[in-house]
Amino acid sequence: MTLTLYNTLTRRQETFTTVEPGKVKMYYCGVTVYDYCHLGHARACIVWDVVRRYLQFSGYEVRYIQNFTDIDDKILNRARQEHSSMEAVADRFIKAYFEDMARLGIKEADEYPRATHTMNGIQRLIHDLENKGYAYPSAGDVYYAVRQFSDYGKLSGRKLDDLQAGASDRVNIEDPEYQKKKDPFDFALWKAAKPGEPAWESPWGSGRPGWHIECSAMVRDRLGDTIDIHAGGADLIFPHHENEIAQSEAVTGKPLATYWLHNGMVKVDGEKMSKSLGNFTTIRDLLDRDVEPMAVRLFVLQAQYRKPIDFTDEAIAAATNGWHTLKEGLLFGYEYGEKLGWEVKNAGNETEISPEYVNRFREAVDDDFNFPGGLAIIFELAKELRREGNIIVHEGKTATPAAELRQQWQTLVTLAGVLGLEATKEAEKPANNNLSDAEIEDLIAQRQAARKAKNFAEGDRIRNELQAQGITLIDSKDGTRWHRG
Ligand SMILES: Nc1ncnc2c1ncn2[C@@H]1O[C@H](COP(=O)(O)OP(=O)(O)OP(=O)(O)O)[C@@H](O)[C@H]1O
Ligand SMILES: [Zn+2]
Repeated sequence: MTLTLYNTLTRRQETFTTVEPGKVKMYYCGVTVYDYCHLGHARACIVWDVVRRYLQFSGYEVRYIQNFTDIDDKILNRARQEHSSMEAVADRFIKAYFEDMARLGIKEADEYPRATHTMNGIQRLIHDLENKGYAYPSAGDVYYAVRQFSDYGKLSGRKLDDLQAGASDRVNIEDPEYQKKKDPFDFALWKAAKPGEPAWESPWGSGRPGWHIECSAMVRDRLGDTIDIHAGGADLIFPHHENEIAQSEAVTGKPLATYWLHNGMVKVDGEKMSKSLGNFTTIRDLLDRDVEPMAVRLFVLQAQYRKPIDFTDEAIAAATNGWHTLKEGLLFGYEYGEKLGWEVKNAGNETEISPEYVNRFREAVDDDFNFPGGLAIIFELAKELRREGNIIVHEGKTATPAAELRQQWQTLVTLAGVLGLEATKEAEKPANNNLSDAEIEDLIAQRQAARKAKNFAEGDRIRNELQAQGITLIDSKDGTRWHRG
């Protein structure tokens, strides 16, 4: 079986081969941390999480790096509004990121580099670019000279002359940044410090890095000159990824990545869901409205990963229905296994799974990560098991031999697990809680009072009591949030 992928760089679907046999180096451009993550971020994180899981399932050793952009004007603006610091804002939203993604069942990356922790690597790259004639200082800033890089535009398919012609009536020659550049499409690698803003010392004076150079530096520091997969949302193809290529390849003379993969956007009424546009629904708002995390995963995975998807209440309701069907199949073994005389402890035991279904699943997904195709096979198994469950309930027997059902169930659990779709065993679920929202809030207030009085034992007791009732507490600087389940 051969995995083929659509590569934005070549605009073709290509056979997947890695630089080092059996190993995949993968980098995903993560979030700028100045707000809670929305469903667009959820889509990107779910898609790349599943790509990573699928590559592992296919036998690759995957090293997966995702960055946090923690230097940015938008973070600074938020810090000003809140009379806090860029670092404090970034820390708060990084913490929130981990909480939200854990709820969606996203596996943690191998490393999460941050721009503020990569300052040496960033300065080394700028220095190399300057030495090779690709960068020039100008009034405390340093710019990349796009005209020097003959391949500029190869990822996005844009040509500098066309870009220039298209932008000529929008150029503001009064703009001080414009005046510092040799070419309007040159972009900042380093920006001179402005009063009151965080700044780092550098050979070009005190200042901070531009956004694009961070990723080039982080990829090089953590993964080396050429990686196998560079991933991100389609909104990043131009200019961000184009600029990453220009920076990295000018220095190393080698391809930055063999495959450039881009997820489609989550849209609202035809427009990209985005923090800047303010048309977003956060992951936590949606999950706190009792939408099940696995329904969100299904909402994402039911679409081809490169196509745009519309976020609507109907789409989430449909995904929730789908999840309930799948969940019945995933819980089949726990529900009926004992009756059928199985040993059900080792769900997802790969030695017992059906090669026929696995082959069909791989054949589907190997075609440019066709997750909807893979899901169709998973649903086939789930529906079959649900039907058998009904027969057991109504007739007290099964239509299919118990051993065969057991294999179907193991196969279902395994393949759904590759897509990160997991159902909790009923027996392991916390007791269904009967506490009202007001009672929960009241207990949280009591816990806060106990902690304030330094009675941490009492605080922990209340937390445990809530936990036993299936209530999860999440503490942050803003207080304690909670959710059921
Ligand atoms: N609506 C969306 N659908 C799918 N992916 C998205 C969406 N919005 C952002 N992403 C992806 O999430 C990652 C982090 O993006 P980023 O932090 O720049 O968010 P953003 O909401 O686009 O921010 P801004 O609104 O400030 O442009 C990127 O890989 C980006 O492509
Ligand atoms: Zn990036």
